[in-house]
Amino acid sequence: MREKVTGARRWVVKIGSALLTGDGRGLDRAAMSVWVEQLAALRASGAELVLVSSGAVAAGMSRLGWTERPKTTHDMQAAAAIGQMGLVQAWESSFQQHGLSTAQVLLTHDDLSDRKRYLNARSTLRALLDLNVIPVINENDTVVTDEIRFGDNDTLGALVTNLVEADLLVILTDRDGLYTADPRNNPQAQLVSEAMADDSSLDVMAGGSAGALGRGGMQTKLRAARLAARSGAATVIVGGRIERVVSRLHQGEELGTLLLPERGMLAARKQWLAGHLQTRGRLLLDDGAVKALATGRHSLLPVGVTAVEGGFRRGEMVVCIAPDGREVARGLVNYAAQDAARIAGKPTESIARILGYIDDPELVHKDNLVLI
Ligand SMILES: Nc1ncnc2c1ncn2[C@@H]1O[C@H](COP(=O)(O)OP(=O)(O)O)[C@@H](O)[C@H]1O
Ligand SMILES: N[C@@H](CCC(=O)OP(=O)(O)O)C(=O)O
Repeated sequence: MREKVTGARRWVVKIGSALLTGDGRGLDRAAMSVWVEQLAALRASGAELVLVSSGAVAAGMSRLGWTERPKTTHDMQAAAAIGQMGLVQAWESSFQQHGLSTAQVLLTHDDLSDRKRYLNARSTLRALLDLNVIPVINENDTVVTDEIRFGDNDTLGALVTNLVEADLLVILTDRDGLYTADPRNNPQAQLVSEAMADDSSLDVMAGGSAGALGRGGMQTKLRAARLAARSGAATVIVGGRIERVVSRLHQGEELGTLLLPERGMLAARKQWLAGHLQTRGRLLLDDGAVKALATGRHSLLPVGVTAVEGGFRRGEMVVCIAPDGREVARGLVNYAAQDAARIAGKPTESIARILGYIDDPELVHKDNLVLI
C-alpha cells in the first residue's frame, strides 16, 4: 500500500505525446476517454485534479498530414497551435460526458519564474479548482522557442505541482515506469518500484534518450520528480496503457515507479522560504497580529498591520515587525507596497472597495510565512 498516493488530496497528472497520439497516429480519443473515466472517478472521490497534457505538436502534425517532426521552430509552433485546438476539444468533450468542465491554461517556464505571474497563475488555478473545473495545461508553444526545441512537459508538470502545492505528480508514459536501463535496448532491465527522488544512482538508469515522439525521455521525468520533491510532492512514473492505471494507483496498487520527497510539503516550503534571504520591505504589526502569527495557525490580515515600509511588489519577501521592534516572521506578501499601505489597518471586507479589486483576503498567507 502506498500511503503517499492513496492519501494524496491534490493530483497533477501529466500525459506525454507518445501516449496521447497512439505513437503519432493522431489523437487517441479512445485512450483519452478511458483515462477521463478514471480521472472523473478520482475527482468524484474528493481528490482535486490538474491535467498537464502534451500532444499539441503531434496532433497538429497529424492534422496537417506531416509524418516527421518539422525542422523549423515556426513550423513546430504552427503545428502546436493547430493541434492544441483538437487537443482541448477532445479533453473537454470527454470530461463533459462525466458532467465535468475543463479550462485551457497555457503557461511558459518564464511565467512561473516571475513572482507576480506565478502568483497570478496560482490564484487562477486555485479558483478553477474551487469551481470544480479540471484545468488542462500545456506549454504556450506560440511564444517560446527553446522549450519547444529542447523543453518538455515533464518539467512543466513539476512546476505546476509546485505551483498548486499538489501532493502527487503522476507522469503517464509509454513504459511501465523507470527501468534500471532503457528497456528499448536492454531486455534485462528491471522496473524500479520505489526510490527517493534525490537518489543519485537513478541518474545512470535514466540516461537513455526519448522515444520518437516524446522528447524528454526518463531524464526529464526524473528531473521533474526532483523538482516536485522540492515542494514535498511524490511522483509516480507509470505506464499510461496499463489497464485502469489511475484507479489502481488510487487504490494503492504498486504500479510504476514511486519517487519520494525527503521532506513533507509544508516543511519543504518553509525551508525554501527561510532560505530566501532577500527581503524587500517591512510590515509593522500590532499586538493582536503578533499573537495570531505566534500560534502558527493564522495568516496575516491587513487589519493587524499599522505601517508599511519599502517598495516591494506582490509576491516578494517582507519582514514582519512587532511593536517592540522584534522581527517575528518573514513571508511572501500578496499586495504591492502601495496597495498594502492603503489596506493596512482595514478589515478584509473592505479590500475590494478600497483597491477596486481583491487578489487574496490575507496580506501574507500562513503557508507563505516562516516564524522567527
Ligand atoms: N531507464 C529507462 N526506463 C524506461 N524508459 C526509458 C529509460 N531510459 C530511456 N527511456 C525511454 O524514455 C521513453 C519515454 O520518454 P518520452 O519518449 O519522452 O515519453 P513522453 O512522451 O511520455 O514524455 C521510453 O519510451 C523509453 O524508451
Ligand atoms: N507542448 C508541446 C510539446 C510537449 C511534449 O512533447 O512533451 P512530452 O511528450 O511530454 O515529452 C506539445 O503539446 O506538443
